[in-house]
Amino acid sequence: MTEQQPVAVLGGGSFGTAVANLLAENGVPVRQWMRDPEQAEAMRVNRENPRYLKGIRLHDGVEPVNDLLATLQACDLVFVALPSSALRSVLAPHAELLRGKGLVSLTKGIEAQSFKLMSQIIEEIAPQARIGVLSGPNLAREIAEHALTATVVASEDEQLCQQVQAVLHGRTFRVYASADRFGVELGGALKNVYAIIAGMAVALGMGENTKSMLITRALAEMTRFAVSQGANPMTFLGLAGVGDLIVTCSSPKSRNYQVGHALGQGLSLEQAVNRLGEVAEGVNTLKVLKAKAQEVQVYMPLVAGLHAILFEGRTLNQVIEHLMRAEPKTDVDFISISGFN
Ligand SMILES: NC(=O)c1ccc[n+]([C@@H]2O[C@H](COP(=O)([O-])OP(=O)(O)OC[C@H]3O[C@@H](n4cnc5c(N)ncnc54)[C@H](O)[C@@H]3O)[C@@H](O)[C@H]2O)c1
Ligand SMILES: O=P(O)(O)OC[C@H](O)CO
Repeated sequence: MTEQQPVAVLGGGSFGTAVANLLAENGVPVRQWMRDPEQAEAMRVNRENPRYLKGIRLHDGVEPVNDLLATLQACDLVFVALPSSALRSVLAPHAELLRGKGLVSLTKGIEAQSFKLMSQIIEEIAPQARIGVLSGPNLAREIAEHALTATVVASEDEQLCQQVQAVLHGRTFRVYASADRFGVELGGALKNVYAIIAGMAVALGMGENTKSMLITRALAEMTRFAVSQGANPMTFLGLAGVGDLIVTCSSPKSRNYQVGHALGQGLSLEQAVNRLGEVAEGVNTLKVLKAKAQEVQVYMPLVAGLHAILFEGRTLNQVIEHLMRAEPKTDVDFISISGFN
């Protein structure tokens, strides 16, 4: 019998570890690459990732490694679970080696200078690679604890979608396919900003009406922006759009929500981010999204309001007053676009 080829997961954080375990539970040998040799050695010996996923046993089929070159040489399918700030610098030196490989980004962020999504960066680095993204309502800890979960793999490459479904689909993890890579990836990046606002609202004791208004208006706002960038609005009605928005805006397990909650308790942004000690992509996304919305003239009052509080010295009360008293609008944008208002 021939030995099964290993699959790579890049990233030693909570999501990389949760996905590595899922793959291994399906009988797939996994090389989980992380930059810190000490972390890799400790995980190899102790079978746990105590900093990022405490209390979850690392499956025997996961081999924590720290040699990236050897990992990429050994694996044709690679899941990338790095912070958005690190993805380019980790992959770029190995561009030649990525030719023809299946590269699936799990990272939900936007590059600051270029406004590129992670799969667009991968495409720039390795145009000959087969590229996809995985996104949806996917809190790492819940996946690791086998809560019933669904996600979306999106790629123009149907075979890649099927390959990802084959290795990840399981008893507790259901993988839907989509051809809209851009929409799926954009949804995952944008929702992080609204999770910060939702966490803040909860810390401030706001009611259920407020939370519902926030989530619904966030969906309208992110869809409006996505359409301006050429995305399909229907994708935002799926798991990677409204699905991910709901979980991230409702769960104290979300790191973006936690940052917002800490801000609502009166911590500064720096204090909130330091206390978290993990990646909260929404903070950087907020900055680049505010600038982009201004550049392309898309109305994003929630993004502008949070930006005003965090970076322009406005008080929360000033922003709330401004948002609530703003010019009345129609409910669903696409109704007015069709001329029914
Ligand atoms: N955790 C989740 O629930 C979840 C779910 C879906 C998607 N994601 C996305 O996955 C991505 C990774 O998040 P995470 O939750 O695993 O983060 P995390 O905070 O748990 O861990 C980040 C990991 O990246 C490593 N890292 C940081 N800089 C690096 C660099 N320059 N080179 C190599 N490694 C580096 C850290 O050492 C750490 O191991 C994010 O974009 C996040 O939005 C996370
Ligand atoms: O913990 P967060 O806020 O990065 O969110 C995790 C996932 O993106 C939820 O789907």
